[in-house]
Amino acid sequence: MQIGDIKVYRMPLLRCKTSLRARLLLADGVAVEGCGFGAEATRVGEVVFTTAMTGYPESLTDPSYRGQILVETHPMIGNYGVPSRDRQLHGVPVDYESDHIQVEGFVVAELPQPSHYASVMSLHEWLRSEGVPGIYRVDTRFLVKRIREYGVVMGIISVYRDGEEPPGWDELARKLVSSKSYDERIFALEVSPRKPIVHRPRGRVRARVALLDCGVKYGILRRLLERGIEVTRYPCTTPAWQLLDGYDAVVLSNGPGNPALLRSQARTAAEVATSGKPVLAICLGMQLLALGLGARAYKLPYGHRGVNKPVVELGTGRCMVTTHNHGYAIDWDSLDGTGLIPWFRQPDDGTLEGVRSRDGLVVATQFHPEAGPGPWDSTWVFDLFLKLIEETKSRQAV
Ligand SMILES: NC(=O)CC[C@H](N)C(=O)O
Repeated sequence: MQIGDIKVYRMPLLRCKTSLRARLLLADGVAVEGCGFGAEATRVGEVVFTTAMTGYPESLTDPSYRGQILVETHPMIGNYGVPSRDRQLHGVPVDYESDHIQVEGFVVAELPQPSHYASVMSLHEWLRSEGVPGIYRVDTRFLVKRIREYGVVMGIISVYRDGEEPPGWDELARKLVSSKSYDERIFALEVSPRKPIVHRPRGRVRARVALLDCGVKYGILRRLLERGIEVTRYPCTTPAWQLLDGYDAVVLSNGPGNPALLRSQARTAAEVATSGKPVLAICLGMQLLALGLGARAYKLPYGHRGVNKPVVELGTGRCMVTTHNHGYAIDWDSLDGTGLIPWFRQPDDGTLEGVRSRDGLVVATQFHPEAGPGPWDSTWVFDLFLKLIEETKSRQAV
């Protein structure tokens, strides 16, 4: 990686509410100065943006954002503070997608004073307690336009105390150049559990599933548990036979990073998909499934990240507004011979947003039917999954 000529952009009248300052340098040479919040730290990541207007606690804790510096297009972030982890459903936090902030850094235009009855701290305090740097009072519109035009880039963010010597742009550039690019790092193993974790629903258990956890969002657990599905989360390195042993069905989770680096996981996904048991695959899960069955993945220029993305169901023409968080996608033209057929399409850029097997037992979405954050238009995908499990079980009982 080479850094272009560094050009510094500053907002006029930069007055900060915190005693912190921050710098953000992109690999194309764009350098932005702003106010700092969160932790005094320096982190490298792929710079991406989300168009979600709310749901920052969920986005920040979504394991699929591991390795990325997140820019929010919505101009005010932090208004409702940080909710308590004690609000739970079936033992899983409602407003969090994992136990920790996963992003490398956070970029917002304005950081207002929080005001909400359920807030237990400010965004600044939360990021600080988790060692994550943030920058505000920067022109996020400019950054987003740049990413939309030239694609996602690697970047480095650094927060320092006002009055201290700022980290030099050349020093930041050196650190950035010497870091591995996002596409080459395996992040899924960092967010996957070390040993199995069982989540039991309150009330009657209607089904038991094994979940290959490459960085599952709690939202997926919540949607399964509230349908009476017991979930056992397995490390991302678990072989197929173990996922199939004694379970009614398998879930392949979302997760961070380049799917092409997860070859053994793709093989596992293909094995469970041809086992005759129902399979639900979400985002990275769908990519692994398709890759394992012989399809190809490619990188989108600037990804789909937001809670307002339409998808159209092929065949019915039904349109839903859904949550997306993906930087890679599966090539339509590579589905031949995989046994998978297209299921959903994104009408804005034509991306393949879902596939299923010919017999309908394997269902996979590139978008997030669990939302978290986002609209609930597509939570019926979980109802469909439960129906597939119950039909399969009653067929086997005959
Ligand atoms: N949310 C996800 O599972 C993301 C999948 C994959 N890491 C991508 O960016 O495309």
